Amino acid sequence: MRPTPPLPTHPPVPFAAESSPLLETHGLELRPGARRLLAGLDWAVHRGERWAVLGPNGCGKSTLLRALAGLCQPSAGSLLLQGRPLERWSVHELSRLRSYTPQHHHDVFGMTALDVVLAARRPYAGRFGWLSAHDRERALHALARCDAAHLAQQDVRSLSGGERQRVALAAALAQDVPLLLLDEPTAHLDVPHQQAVCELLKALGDRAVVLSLHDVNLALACCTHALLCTDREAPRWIAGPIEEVLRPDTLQAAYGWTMVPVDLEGRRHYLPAASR
Ligand SMILES: Nc1ncnc2c1ncn2[C@@H]1O[C@H](COP(=O)(O)OP(=O)(O)OP(=O)(O)O)[C@@H](O)[C@H]1O
Repeated sequence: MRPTPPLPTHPPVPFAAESSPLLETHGLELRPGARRLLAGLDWAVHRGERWAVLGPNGCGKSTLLRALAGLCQPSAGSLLLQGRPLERWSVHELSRLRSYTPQHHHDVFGMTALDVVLAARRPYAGRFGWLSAHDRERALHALARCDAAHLAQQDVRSLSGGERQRVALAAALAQDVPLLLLDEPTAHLDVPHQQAVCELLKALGDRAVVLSLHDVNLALACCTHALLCTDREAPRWIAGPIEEVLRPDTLQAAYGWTMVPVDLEGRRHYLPAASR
């Protein structure tokens, strides 16, 4: 990806005090089906923090992201965005506070990549629902930041998995919100694009990001904090600064596999051992 500098951000509605959490959970419980995925989670996300959500398949990472986006009802506890319960924000207000990028994209209509990113500018549309030249400029800029400017006029249904993922990330950037929720944003990306996304997220300044990942090393490279599921059945989650949460013992507990720490170029990495 080209290092395209960010544009100044649009003021979200309304501003919270800088020190108060952007997002809070109190005693959060998620039980979308028969199994309880999460229980009693007290957690806070502040501006400028990048949280990696990690854990084994089926532990509830995507369900948690959907709940944080207001798209899945908790079975107990509360979720606050800028100090107000999530359910008390209108859909329109929420669209100026948080973006949500799902893991899979099901494109039904023949839209260009630019149309998809422009749709993320809808929350800022004028009186008659019209988007302005400024919105178009922001959308094109976001596509450029995600190395997708050359895809602007292409039908999204014809994009490769990695290209579609970069267009989705561009839409999240164009939405210009203080909180980005990204479900496995690097799953389809090659190594250079994974690294570029990592740098892009680190350049988001005082916005907060919550992203689910499977790659522990990518999480260590781009996140400040981690929320790790260490027991899928109990269920148990631990949260905190990333180097404190991602340790050989917690990774072993989470994945049931030995992860060997390796220090390289001044940074901690983990390699899976040959056997459990
Ligand atoms: N609406 C639902 N009804 C029943 N079960 C559900 C529902 N939504 C999620 N689940 C179950 O909850 C569990 C967690 O699913 P989720 O997609 O959140 O996991 P994940 O941690 O993101 O997994 P992966 O790493 O495989 O992407 C799974 O066992 C899933 O089958």
